[in-house]
Amino acid sequence: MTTLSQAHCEACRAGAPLVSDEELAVLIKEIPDWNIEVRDGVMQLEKVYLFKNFRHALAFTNAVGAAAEEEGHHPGLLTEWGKVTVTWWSHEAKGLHRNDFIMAARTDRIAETAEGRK
Ligand SMILES: C[C@H](O)[C@H](O)[C@H]1CNC2=NC(N)=NC(=O)C2=N1
Repeated sequence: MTTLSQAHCEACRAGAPLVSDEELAVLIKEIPDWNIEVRDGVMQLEKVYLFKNFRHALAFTNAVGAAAEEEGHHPGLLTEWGKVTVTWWSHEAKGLHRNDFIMAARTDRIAETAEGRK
C-alpha cells in the first residue's frame, strides 16, 4: 500500500469530492500533529514548524513550495523568523480533499530532513 506521503495528487477542480467525515477520521490519524481549522466555512489542515532562524525557515518554505509545484497543489505558507505555518486545503473545492492529506504528509517528510529544526 502506498503511504500517504508517497501518493500523488489528482488535478484540483471545483466540485471535486471533499473527504467525508469517516475518511477525515481515518486520514487525520496519518498526520497526527496537524490541526483542523475552519476559516470562512472552509476546513483546512494547519501545522507550525519551528526553526533556529529565518534562513532555515525560508529554506524549508522553498522545499515545500517545490513539492507543491511538482504536485500542482499549493499551500498557504507564512514564513517568519524561526517559524513556518503551513496550511493545506483545496481552494477550488473549498474544503479538504485527499490531496491535502497527501501534501500534509509530504510536508512532514520534508521537515524530517530540513536543517535547523527546533
Ligand atoms: C490552475 C491550477 O492548477 C489550479 O488553480 C490549482 C493550483 N493549485 C491548487 N492548490 C490548492 N491547494 N487548491 C487548488 O484548488 C489548486 N488549484
